[in-house]
Amino acid sequence: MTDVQPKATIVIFGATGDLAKRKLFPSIYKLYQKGKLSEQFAVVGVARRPHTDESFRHYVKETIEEATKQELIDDTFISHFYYHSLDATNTQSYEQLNELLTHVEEQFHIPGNRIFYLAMAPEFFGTITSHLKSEGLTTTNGWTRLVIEKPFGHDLQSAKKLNEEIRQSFSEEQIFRIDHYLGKEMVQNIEVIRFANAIFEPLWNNRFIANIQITSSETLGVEDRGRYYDHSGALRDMVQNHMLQMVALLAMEPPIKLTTDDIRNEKVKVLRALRPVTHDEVDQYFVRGQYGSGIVRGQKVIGYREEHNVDPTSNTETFVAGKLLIDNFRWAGVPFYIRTGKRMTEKSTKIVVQFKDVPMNLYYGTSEHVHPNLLVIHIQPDEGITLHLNAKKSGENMKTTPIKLDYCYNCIDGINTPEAYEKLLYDCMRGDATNFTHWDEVAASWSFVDPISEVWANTEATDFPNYEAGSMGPKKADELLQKDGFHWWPLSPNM
Ligand SMILES: NC(=O)C1=CN([C@@H]2O[C@H](COP(=O)(O)OP(=O)(O)OC[C@H]3O[C@@H](n4cnc5c(N)ncnc54)[C@H](OP(=O)(O)O)[C@@H]3O)[C@@H](O)[C@H]2O)C=CC1
Ligand SMILES: O=C1O[C@H](COP(=O)(O)O)[C@@H](O)[C@H](O)[C@H]1O
Repeated sequence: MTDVQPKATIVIFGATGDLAKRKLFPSIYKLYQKGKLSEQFAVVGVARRPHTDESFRHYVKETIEEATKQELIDDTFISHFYYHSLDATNTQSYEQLNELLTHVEEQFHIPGNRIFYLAMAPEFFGTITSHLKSEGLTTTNGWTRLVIEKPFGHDLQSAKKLNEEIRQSFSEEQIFRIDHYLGKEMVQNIEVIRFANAIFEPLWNNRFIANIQITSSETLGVEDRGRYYDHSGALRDMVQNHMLQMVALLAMEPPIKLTTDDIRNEKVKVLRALRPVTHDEVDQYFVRGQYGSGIVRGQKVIGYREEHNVDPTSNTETFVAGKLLIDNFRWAGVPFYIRTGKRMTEKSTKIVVQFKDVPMNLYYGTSEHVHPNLLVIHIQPDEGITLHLNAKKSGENMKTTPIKLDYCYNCIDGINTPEAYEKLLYDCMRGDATNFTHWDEVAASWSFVDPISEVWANTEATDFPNYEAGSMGPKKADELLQKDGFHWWPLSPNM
C-alpha cells in the first residue's frame, strides 16, 4: 500500500462500452497527469468489436479529449494502450490475451501485477473469472486483482451465486467491488467529520440526534439504460448500495484503527442492525414512486413509461423514500430517512443531521418554533459542510436568529476534487480495499432490501406514475416524515 506510483497492467473487459469511455479512460489519464502512475503501466482493452491497437488508441484519445475538454495528450501516454478483441465466452481467446499481457509486461517492465476490471454486464462475471483462472491469466509473478462493477446480483440469492462463482478464482482480498459513492470526496469525509472533531462524537447518538436525512436526487431520467433499469428500479440501483453505504458510514462505531478490516467490520455491524422490514410493514416504512411527464430545468420531458426500452405498463419504481431504524444502543429510536429518485427538481446529494431541540425554550415566544441545530454534509454538486446554529439578533434585546457556519470545498480556488473513479482506481492499484464493499456488506444490504422488492414486485402500483418529472417525488414521501413530526429539509444550495 505504500507504492505511490503503482506498476500494473489494467485489463478492461468492456473497453468499448459507456463506463470505460466516460469514467475509466479519463480517470486513468488524470492519474497519469498527476504523476500517480509511473511509466510502468499499461491498459489492455477487451471487447468483441474489432480494433487494432492504433484504432483503439485513437478512440481512447478522442474519448478522453471529449470527457476532459482538453486538447490532448501526450502520445507517450496513449502508447501504453493495447486492444484485444475477444468474446468473453470463448476460451481460446484468453490464451492470446495472456500472450499479449506477457508482451506488454516485458515492454513496460511491469512486474506481473494485473487488474482485471469487469466493466460488463454481470451475467459475464462468472464466465470471465473462471476463464481467467483456467487459462492461467491469474498466475503471474506479481499480484492480481478483480474489480467488479455493480449490480452485484439482483437479490441475496443471485448475489450469493455470483459471489460463489467469483470466489472459485479470486479470494475475497483480491476482489474489489466498486461502489462509486465511496470514492466521493465528501462521502469519505463523513468519517473524518465524525471522528476527528471532539464536538460531534459526544452528540452522535439517540440522546442528541432527532433524525438523519439522506437525499440523493437526480434530474436525469433513465437515458439509454431503460433495459437494465426497468428490471432493477431505484431500490436496487441506488438504495441497496449507495444509500445504505452512506447510512453505514454515518451510523458506525469508531473503528479501532483506520484499517480496511476494522472499518468494514464496523460498517457491516450497522447493516446487520438495520431493523428488518417485514412484508406487512413495507407500506408503513417505504414509499415508491414513478415519474410521469413534466418539466425539468425548463425542459419538457416524457414520463418513465414512455422511455426507450421501458415496458409501457411498467411497475418499476424510479423513486424510493424510506424510514430506517437501527436497533443498537447508539441509535435506538432515531429514524434515518432516505430518499432517492430520477427526474426530480435538482441534482443533489445531501445529508442533514437534525439535532434534538434544547430542553427549554428560553428565547422564543411560545408560539414560535425553535430552530433546530443542523449539520449538513453537502456531497454533490457542492461539496462542504454547514452547521446551522442560533445566535443573538443584532441590536435586538436577546432575540435570536438562525446563523450558518459554512465550509465549501469546491468553492476554494485550486481545490478540484478528483472524480470518484479516479480515486478508486488508484486505491485498487495500491491494494487499498477500504472504499470497496466487502461481501458481508453486500449480503447484509440485500437481506434488508429483499422483502421490500418482493412486496413491490407482487403488488401492482395502481397510482403510477405518481410524481411529476421536476418535482420532489410523491406526496406520500412527505407524509412518511410528517407522521413522526418531521419534514424533509430543503436541498437548496444555501441550506
Ligand atoms: N455506464 C455507467 O454509467 C455505469 C455502468 N455500470 C456498470 O458497468 C458495467 C458496464 O456498463 P456500460 O459500460 O454502461 O455497458 P455497455 O453496454 O455500454 O458496454 C458493455 C461492454 O461489454 C462488451 N461486451 C458485451 N458482450 C460481450 C462479450 N460477449 N464479450 C466481450 N465483450 C462484450 C461491449 O463491447 P462489444 O459490443 O464491442 O463486445 C461493451 O464494451 C455494467 O455492469 C453496468 O451496470 C455501473 C455504474 C454506472
Ligand atoms: O450507480 C448509479 O449512480 C448514478 C448516480 O450517480 P451520481 O454519482 O451521479 O450521483 C445513477 O444515475 C445510476 O442510475 C446508478 O446506476
